[in-house]
Amino acid sequence: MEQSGATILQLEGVGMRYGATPALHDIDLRLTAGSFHFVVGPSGAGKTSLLRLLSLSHPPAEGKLVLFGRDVAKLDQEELAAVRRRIGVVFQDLRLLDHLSAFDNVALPLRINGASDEQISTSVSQMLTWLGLGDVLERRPAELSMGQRQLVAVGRAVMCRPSLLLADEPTSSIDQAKAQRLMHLFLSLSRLGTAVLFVTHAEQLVRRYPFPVLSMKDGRLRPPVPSVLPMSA
Ligand SMILES: Nc1ncnc2c1ncn2[C@@H]1O[C@H](COP(=O)(O)OP(=O)(O)OP(=O)(O)O)[C@@H](O)[C@H]1O
Repeated sequence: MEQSGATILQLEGVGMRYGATPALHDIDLRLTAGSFHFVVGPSGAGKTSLLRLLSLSHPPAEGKLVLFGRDVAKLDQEELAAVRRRIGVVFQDLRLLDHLSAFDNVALPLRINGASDEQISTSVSQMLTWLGLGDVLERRPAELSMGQRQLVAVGRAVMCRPSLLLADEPTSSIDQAKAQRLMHLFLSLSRLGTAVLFVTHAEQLVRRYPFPVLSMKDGRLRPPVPSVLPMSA
C-alpha cells in the first residue's frame, strides 16, 4: 500500500478524443494515497471518459498523465501492464467475463498476480460472502441479477487492494443497504491508502459523506469542492 499523502496520479492539461471528437479538455488533477473523491456531473459530462483515461483504457490526446510517479507516455507495454495491475476498475458496463462464474470473475486478478489456489479459495469466498453473494458463487453473470453482477464487478476491482480504485456508478443497481456496505468497503480501502474516485448520480450518497466532490461539465473538471458536512456514516 501507498504511504498516505503520496501522489498516486497527476494530470496536467490532459485532453481526450473519440476519433476527431473531443471528450475531455484541459484536465488538471492530482490524487494522493488515501484520498476519496466523488465525481459528479450531468449525463455526457465526461465522467466515464475520465475513468477510461485514468484506467488506461483510452489514451490521452494531449497533456501529461503520471500514474504512480511514471509518465505513462514513456512506458512500454510491460510497464503499462504493471501500472494497470495497480488499478481496480468498476466499469459502468461491468465487463464481467460471461463464461466464468462469479467466483472465477473475482478470482481473476488474484490468479494474474500469481496467488495460490488456497489463498484464492479463501479470500474470494470471503469477499463474495461478505458482499452477500455466498449462495451464487458458481453462477455465471447471465444467471445473476443486475445488482449481483455489479457486486461481482466490485469484488473483482478490490480483490488485489488496488492503489487506485475507479468506480463508475458502482451502486446504481443495488439497494441502499448494499450501497452502504460498498461505501464501507471503499472507505476501508482508502484508509489503507487506496485513492478512490467514485462516479455517481446519487445525490444522497454525496451529501452523506464528507468527501470532496469533483464536478464535471462539457468535458471539463471544476476544482474540487471540499465538503463541509460532518462524517455521518
Ligand atoms: N465510445 C465513444 N465514442 C464516441 N463518443 C463517445 C463515446 N463514449 C462517450 N462519448 C461521448 O463523450 C462525451 C462524454 O461521455 P461520457 O460517457 O464520458 O459521459 P458521462 O458523464 O459518463 O455520462 P453518463 O452520466 O450518462 O454516464 C459524450 O458527448 C458522449 O456522447
